[in-house]
Amino acid sequence: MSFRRPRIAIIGAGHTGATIALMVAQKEMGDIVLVDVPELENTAKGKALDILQAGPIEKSNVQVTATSRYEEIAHADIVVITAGIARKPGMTREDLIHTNASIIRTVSEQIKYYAPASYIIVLSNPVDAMTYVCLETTGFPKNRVMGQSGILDTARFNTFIAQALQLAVEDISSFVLGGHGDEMVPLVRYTYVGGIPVEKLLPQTQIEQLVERTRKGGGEIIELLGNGSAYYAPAAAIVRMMEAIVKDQRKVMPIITYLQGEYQVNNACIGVPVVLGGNGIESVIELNLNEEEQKAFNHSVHQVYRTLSYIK
Ligand SMILES: NC(=O)C1=CN([C@@H]2O[C@H](COP(=O)(O)OP(=O)(O)OC[C@H]3O[C@@H](n4cnc5c(N)ncnc54)[C@H](O)[C@@H]3O)[C@@H](O)[C@H]2O)C=CC1
Ligand SMILES: O=C([O-])CC(=O)C(=O)O
Repeated sequence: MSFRRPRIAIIGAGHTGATIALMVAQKEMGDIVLVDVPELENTAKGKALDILQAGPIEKSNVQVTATSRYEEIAHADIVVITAGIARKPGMTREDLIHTNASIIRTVSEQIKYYAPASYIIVLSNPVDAMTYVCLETTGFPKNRVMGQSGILDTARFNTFIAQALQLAVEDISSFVLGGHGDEMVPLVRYTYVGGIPVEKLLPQTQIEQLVERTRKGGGEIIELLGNGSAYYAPAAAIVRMMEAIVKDQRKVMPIITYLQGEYQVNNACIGVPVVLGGNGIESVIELNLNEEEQKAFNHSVHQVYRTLSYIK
């Protein structure tokens, strides 16, 4: 028997892709190959070499390479898709759909051919629809194709609550359900601070403001950056998902997954709590929603269906 490091391919070596690569290298989670378009191959190679040269300082022994040739993702265990365009101030995630759907189809064909046994994590926006496109194009089983939204959205909500209460962020536990859009559903009823319901610690109006800020969290950062979208926290969220898979952690996390009747959603990918482990999405956890939560969730699902309808 021989052991080897996990192989991680990251498609798209832009802001999120390169940041994910750096975090994976720092955690020594696996060997990394960054893939970008031929015109940006040298830029990607420069980033890979730079990350590699942080290894001796970080005491991290992993390989970091870059390419524009998909042959080099052969035998990847995990493939992360960050390829595509990001929104700029004034744009919605839906505005990206036609450009990114075409890119995700192309990329997914290559993954299907060169890394047929891989687990795929989609980040590109609009991410619920892009996860669906990837699942459809690869034909991989649904446990092996997933999208990132809920870990980031939950982290934003937790950050705002911790700021409001001036308490340790790791004491906040919450849950954001639904599509990765302004209609996402932060579940206040499932939000606790050191085991205490948040509703006991903050007034309702303030909680509502934090919910609203969370929903628009991506847009807030875009306005501040001026030319591109968030990448540090999104990268951290992706790395958390990878870790759950490569370490078979069986963690309960909000992840975009393909639903076939769960939460009364059929034939769409949307964020719900799942168990994430060595087999990818191991199961979906169905929560009982109250009337108000169900209404908000249905509204979010409706937006995801609408986005999907543009490319179906
Ligand atoms: N789901 C989420 O929570 C989040 C999603 N995003 C999304 O992730 C995507 C990437 O964002 P950034 O990294 O900031 O964008 P970026 O523009 O910095 O990087 C994207 C990279 O993809 C590359 N690319 C384009 N077509 C390609 C192809 N066919 N093959 C390989 N590479 C290709 C580009 O050359 C570029 O280097 C965007 O769609 C953005 O909206 C970003 C943050 C959070
Ligand atoms: O807002 C965007 O377009 C990027 C993203 O999904 C996020 O940061 O939540």
